Amino acid sequence: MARHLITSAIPYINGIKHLGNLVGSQLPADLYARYLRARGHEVMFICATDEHGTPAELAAAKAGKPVADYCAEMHEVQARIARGFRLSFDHFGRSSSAENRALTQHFAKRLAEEGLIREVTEKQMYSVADGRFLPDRYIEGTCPNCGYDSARGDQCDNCTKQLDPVDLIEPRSVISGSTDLEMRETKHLFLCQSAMKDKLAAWIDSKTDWPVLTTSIARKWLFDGDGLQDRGITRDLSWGVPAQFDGAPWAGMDGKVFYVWFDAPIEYIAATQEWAAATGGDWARWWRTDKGADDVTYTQFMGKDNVPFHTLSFPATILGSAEPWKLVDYIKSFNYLNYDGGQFSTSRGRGVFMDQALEILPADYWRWWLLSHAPENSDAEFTWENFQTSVNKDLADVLGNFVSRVTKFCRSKFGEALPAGGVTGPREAELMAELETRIRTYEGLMEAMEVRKAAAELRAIWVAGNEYLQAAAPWSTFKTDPETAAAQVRLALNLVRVYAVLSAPFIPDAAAAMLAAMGTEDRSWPEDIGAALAVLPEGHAFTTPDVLFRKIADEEREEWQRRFAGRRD
Ligand SMILES: Nc1ncnc2c1ncn2[C@@H]1O[C@H](COP(=O)(O)OP(=O)(O)OP(=O)(O)O)[C@@H](O)[C@H]1O
Ligand SMILES: [Zn+2]
Repeated sequence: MARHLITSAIPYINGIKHLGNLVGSQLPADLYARYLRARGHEVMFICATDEHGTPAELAAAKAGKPVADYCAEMHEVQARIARGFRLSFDHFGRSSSAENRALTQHFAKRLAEEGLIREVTEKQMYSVADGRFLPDRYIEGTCPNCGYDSARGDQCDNCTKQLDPVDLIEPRSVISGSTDLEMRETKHLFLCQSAMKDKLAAWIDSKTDWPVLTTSIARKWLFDGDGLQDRGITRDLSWGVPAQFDGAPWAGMDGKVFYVWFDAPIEYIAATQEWAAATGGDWARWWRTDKGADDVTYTQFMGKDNVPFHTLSFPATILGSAEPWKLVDYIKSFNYLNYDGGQFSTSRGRGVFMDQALEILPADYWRWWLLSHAPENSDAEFTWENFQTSVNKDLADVLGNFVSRVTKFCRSKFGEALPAGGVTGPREAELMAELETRIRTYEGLMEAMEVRKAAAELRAIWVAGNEYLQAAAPWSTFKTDPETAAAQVRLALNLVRVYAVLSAPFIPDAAAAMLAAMGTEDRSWPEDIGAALAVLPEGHAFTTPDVLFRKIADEEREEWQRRFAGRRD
């Protein structure tokens, strides 16, 4: 048994997440956590909401609520939807927690003591009418590149060009609409990432088994242009972790907070402390290598846009602190899932969002499609046709059909208990040999986090059962040789249990329904297929389950296609 720490990129608080966010971080992390638990490992699976920063303030203002109230409400909404998708976090924390505030301030202090923080005076846009600086998205204006009239201070949503507030034509305050803006001097703390460049580069070089997507993004930031740059870690905002040193205001940093990208990854640790506070557990044995975390394997999951912060900025914080914190061992990153010919977008309300998805179909349908089409080696695209085909073929025609055929046949000829008598022959030996090989392949792919390939192998395992049933045809055998038919059915019913165990990381609800139907709570992993297919003995009672997966009809698919074509309000 090994110990595994798993974190998913923490979803931003300003709205309900879309299916792209889900498959790019939380869902594959959950798959991995569930698989490792099923194999008997000790797992700590952490996620949280990312609550600080400008977009949270803006969203709260739009909703007419104080930002702290808004975040508390949205956290509950996201937690509820996460439960709906069966995301099995050990703790779903909040980056605005007291734990994260203390830990973020602690890291800043340690970095300063190590000489890795410097003060920089820079010019920033100040709104006279609002009496405050306007960072990032608080400024809008016309894009100098494409002429779009609502480009934000950090980026143009229309042409995607990265911008500086000073680039905007006719800039205005998002808060008041005022154009009475001027450049004023302001001071900020910078993390000296450039001083750590060689150390970080050597560390990345040592990670030869990481996905190329992860290491290539890290190297781009390390070496492109002038190389890794120092980064501002404070902002002129009120909503965030106050820039304090040892509980007192940081000299010259009155009224400033740490930048959201500084405190967000620290929340992985803080959320584990939140878990410990709630459960009485020991967080340090997961995070402090001097307190037992040296045997922990730590894996992070995230979309590609989060990679620079996890390969460089956060490790700079950890390494720079010169304290024995656990560093990440493996970073699994994802490309983007697109929606029907364009991008998923929270700000533009484009695509299918997690709450809407659960309104129309159970979690397992989405989990299966998303994971079996995860954007691993390139971007992937969600289309309704593909979703319909995949659900109907894989889940209904293959897995659902297998379970339905064998249980219904047994009920009609032998009753709802595993029939006695008969022996299996070469056909069954062949099936077992194929399953043995495929299950070992499946394990290897799950351990390597090859999500799409693992899904394909699992499907092949289901197909093998179906093909066996088709060829053995116990319904025909029964007419001349009921004993042999009984042995075949016994094996197939045991295979339903094995399928439940193998499939649970992908489709936990269906797996639970299959185990319930088989009247067993035995979730033991099929280490040896012969033994696994004899777990349920002769005479063991089962129930014939309701339809495990229903098919999606063309009319439904068309209706959803229309319903989700526009913009979410
Ligand atoms: N289309 C996508 N496909 C896959 N992963 C994505 C996609 N968009 C965002 N992600 C990932 O989802 C996770 C959560 O993202 P976050 O809540 O910060 O939203 P975001 O990146 O601002 O996305 P958006 O701008 O669409 O709201 C991150 O790991 C991010 O990289
Ligand atoms: Zn533009």
